[in-house]
Amino acid sequence: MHQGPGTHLLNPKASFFLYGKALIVPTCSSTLSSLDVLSSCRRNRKEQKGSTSASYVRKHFCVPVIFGTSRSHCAPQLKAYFFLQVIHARRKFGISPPNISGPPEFERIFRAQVNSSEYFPIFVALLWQAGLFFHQGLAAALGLLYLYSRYCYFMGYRASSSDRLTPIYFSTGVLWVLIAAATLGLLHFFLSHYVGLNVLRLIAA
Ligand SMILES: CC/C=C\C/C=C\C[C@@H]1O[C@H]1/C=C/C=C/C=C\C/C=C\CCC(=O)O
Ligand SMILES: N[C@@H](CCC(=O)N[C@@H](CS)C(=O)NCC(=O)O)C(=O)O
Repeated sequence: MHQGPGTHLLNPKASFFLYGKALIVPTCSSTLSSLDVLSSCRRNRKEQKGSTSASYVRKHFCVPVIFGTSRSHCAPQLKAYFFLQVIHARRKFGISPPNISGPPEFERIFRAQVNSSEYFPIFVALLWQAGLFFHQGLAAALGLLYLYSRYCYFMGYRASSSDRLTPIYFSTGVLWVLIAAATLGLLHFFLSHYVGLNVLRLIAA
């Protein structure tokens, strides 16, 4: 059995069930999904052979429960906050759809929300890939950093066009790290599975 990042993927079906939950449940409440993850923990623990319950829980569930629920729940809440801000700005400046132009104060808020939405699917897909194929703790930490920088981007852009630049540079950096982690994880998974080549060990050597 391979050790290191991606080890948990040796049973892809099980790992999708385990980690996929952290992304599939974002619309449910935090409490419900945490309970859900914990109860599936109990169910799956019984099905696992050859691992003690304590090490199994530590390995497979602590990080998803602590980081996974927070990372998947912050994202839709942040998106909801952004579009509520646009609704508020439309009312404030009297700009009804389908109009999208108006005073710069309105246009900046509108663009901050649209720009964030453009990147959101890329971000979620990369977060999922990096968490599943590379390292879930690292992916969760990067996910939280990304959400924080997107919040700073929105607030900066709302204030002035130039105030968006530092956070967009930062969030772009985080996205590139996620891209690298996802690509490495995918390479490692497929090459070790089908060719028997351990890319991560090769890089580390
Ligand atoms: C799958 C690939 C997806 C994403 C790749 C990652 C990032 C792509 C970059 O996010 C884009 C970031 C662009 C950042 C631009 C920052 C500043 C532009 C410079 C000056 C603008 C001057 C001005 O506003 O007047
Ligand atoms: N849709 C974006 C794609 C590129 C991008 O994300 N640009 C960053 C840095 S210039 C941005 O803040 N764009 C402002 C915006 O989308 O309103 C654009 O039109 O600019």
